[in-house]
Amino acid sequence: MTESPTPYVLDADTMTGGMRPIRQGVIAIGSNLGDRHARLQGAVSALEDTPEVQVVAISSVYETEPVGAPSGSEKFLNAVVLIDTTLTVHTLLDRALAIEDAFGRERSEPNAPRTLDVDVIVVGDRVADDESLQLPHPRAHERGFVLVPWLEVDPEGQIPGQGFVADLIGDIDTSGVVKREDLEILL
Ligand SMILES: Nc1ncnc2c1ncn2[C@@H]1O[C@H](COP(=O)(O)OP(=O)(O)OP(=O)(O)O)[C@@H](O)[C@H]1O
Ligand SMILES: Nc1nc2c(c(=O)[nH]1)N=C(CO)CN2
Repeated sequence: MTESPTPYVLDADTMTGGMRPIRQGVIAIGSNLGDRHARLQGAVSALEDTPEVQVVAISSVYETEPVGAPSGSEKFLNAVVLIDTTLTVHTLLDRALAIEDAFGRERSEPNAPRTLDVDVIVVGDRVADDESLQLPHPRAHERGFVLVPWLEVDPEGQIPGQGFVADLIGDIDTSGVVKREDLEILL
């Protein structure tokens, strides 16, 4: 009989000898400004280059109608990335924000056009609600631009407290979420 590896690593942050579990995370990326596809590709490459993050799956690229954005806003390209990570959720958020900054995002008004948006949707069953981080992402369950690409790469996906992605999709209008067969994000 073969022994499967224990999914724990030594906790290098605290040096306590504690162990942090490997958790599966879901990251949503979006862009509606400039070279949208190049920015999504750059975000995935930057995630993969992050120590303690391993990209497990990348969805197709979807072109999506802007949600909650001023009328006349450009369409977004969106995708979802599944990762395995041993990072703490706050360190993962810091990395997501650093990747946004690296691609020149300027924070102006809410829902302003963005070169790159990197949202942490879920990390295993972790729940957070503080000034910097809310987990699960509080609006993910009603966003077709998150749920449609997520279902593609993770048919069993679920949002703690909300339910299965496959069921949540049934409650929303996904007509504004269209797969771009001509585009692909590579690892
Ligand atoms: N799960 C999360 N993922 C990403 N950012 C989060 C999360 N929870 C809280 N935040 C906070 O939200 C801030 C980013 O807000 P931002 O301006 O990107 O919102 P948005 O992307 O326009 O809208 P939305 O939050 O609805 O996607 C970050 O500074 C971060 O601290
Ligand atoms: N289609 C689409 N709409 C949005 C998006 C997005 O990524 N795609 N992101 C938002 C804020 O995070 C607000 N609206």
